[in-house]
Amino acid sequence: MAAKTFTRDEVAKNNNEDSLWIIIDSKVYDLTDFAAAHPGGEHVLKQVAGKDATRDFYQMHRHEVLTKYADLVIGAIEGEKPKIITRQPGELDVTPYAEPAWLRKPFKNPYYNDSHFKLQKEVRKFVDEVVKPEALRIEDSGEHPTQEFWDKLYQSGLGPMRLGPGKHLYGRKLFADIKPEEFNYFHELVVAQEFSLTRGRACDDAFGGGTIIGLPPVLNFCKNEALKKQVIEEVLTGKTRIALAITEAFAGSDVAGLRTTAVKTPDGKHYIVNGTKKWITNGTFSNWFTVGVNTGKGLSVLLIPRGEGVETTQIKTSYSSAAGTAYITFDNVKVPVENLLGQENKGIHVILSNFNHERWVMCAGITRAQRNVITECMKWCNQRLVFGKPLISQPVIRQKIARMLSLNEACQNWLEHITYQMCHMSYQQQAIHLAGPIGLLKNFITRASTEIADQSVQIFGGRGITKTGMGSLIESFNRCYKFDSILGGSEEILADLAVRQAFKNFPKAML
Ligand code: HEM
Repeated sequence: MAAKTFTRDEVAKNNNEDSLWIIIDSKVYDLTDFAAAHPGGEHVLKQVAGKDATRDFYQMHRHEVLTKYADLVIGAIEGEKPKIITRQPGELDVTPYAEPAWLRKPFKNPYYNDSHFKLQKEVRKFVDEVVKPEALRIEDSGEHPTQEFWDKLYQSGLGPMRLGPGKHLYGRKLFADIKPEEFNYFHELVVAQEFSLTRGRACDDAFGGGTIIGLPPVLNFCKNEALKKQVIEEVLTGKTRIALAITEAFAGSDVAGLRTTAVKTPDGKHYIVNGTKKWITNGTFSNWFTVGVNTGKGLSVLLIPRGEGVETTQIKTSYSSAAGTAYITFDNVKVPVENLLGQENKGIHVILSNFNHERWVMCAGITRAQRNVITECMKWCNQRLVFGKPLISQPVIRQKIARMLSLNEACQNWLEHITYQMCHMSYQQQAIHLAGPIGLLKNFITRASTEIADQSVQIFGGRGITKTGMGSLIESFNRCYKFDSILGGSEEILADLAVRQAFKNFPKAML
């Protein structure tokens, strides 16, 4: 709270470049020294010197600009209170539809209980206070998260929860005091969706995307207990990182076509691995790689540590280098046979069993990111004046908002329905019954993203294609939404998988 108070007449006297004050939402800002450095220029500030510039300010800036420049505040207007709501860390966003229905009053829900509500509240605070500042730091710089960040993530107990329910949680103190045995896929959904509220897709991946997909094969298929223990302990305490390395320049969604080879040495003790991997999330900063290889009679999966013969280089993609997307070369890498995950030549089961969960995690993140984009649009339409009226007064804009909201509500509701099925099926049953439905879901969600990305940029205009300022989230979403249409199985592959699976079970009696 600003200590000093002024009358509006007093502020009005500071109306020139020697003393340039303005009022924004009842607070008084002294911009005399700042004016020359103002990214929007000195001239615009002089035009509002001594005046209330609240409306002008919110036409041009995101609210967080005021938080960043809080030291320009010299006081407040006597007897006036701020009208603009500043969301505090951990708080829900009160914009209509900004939160999924289960968090909106007075809606009821059949899926989430008190522990989910408690978890959501505390993760939101952690994301606001710890994750978002790190996201802001790394998104533009392209740097990787610091070790200090990893320590905070894992010491809080949140890190292992990002991998979902399972034995890896037992014996650990989890975030928000959630008991490992009560942790279900809805808890994981909460964590995944809250993490996707960071600045963009790249940051969400940077904060452990590789671990979410790279560690489960070790958890589920590593027969070497000592190695398994070592990797799990290292990764789940934030000391090292792991990446899933399946795709190649030669084979994307077509995993059967992998060309990286693993040939056994004559003494049968090692594999010699040669080949390349492409688009490997977190690859540039991972210490371990869960790698799909061709072992002659089929696919196998090997756990390979970073070491001699393993080289990673950054691939420059549409999103930030913070995610560490790598091109990897394996050059005569000697890997002990004990590092085989699952059975030799039957690695396709390891890879496929991982896919359902990976795709579901992606669905969770994208759906929440879509809602974030729609909220930005709604806020913008409310504050932006066009032809002297708020943008939302235009019927064509309301049609766009309605379409985006309907798509996103459908995505969230379908996602929760699938999550409920996951809670009531074994991993094995999920593999049999949910591969098709999750494929359809991901296909639907990414098609919805395509439309939401398109509409949002139409609403924001030039700001939607500008990296800084009001439309920065829209620009980032438009740059990155395609990742989800391709990663983890392209839209076309997933639609095809779903329909092929459905027809596999077509009852003969119906012919
Ligand atoms: C506390 C007062 C202010 C601060 C700290 C501030 C800060 C900034 C910053 C950081 C930007 C870069 C874009 C962004 O990150 O959003 C910017 C742009 C701009 N500002 Fe300000 N500003 C202030 C007040 C104002 C006022 C009162 C006006 C208009 C009367 C104004 C007009 C502009 C314009 C026209 C731009 C360029 C926008 C664009 O490129 O779309 N600013 N300002």
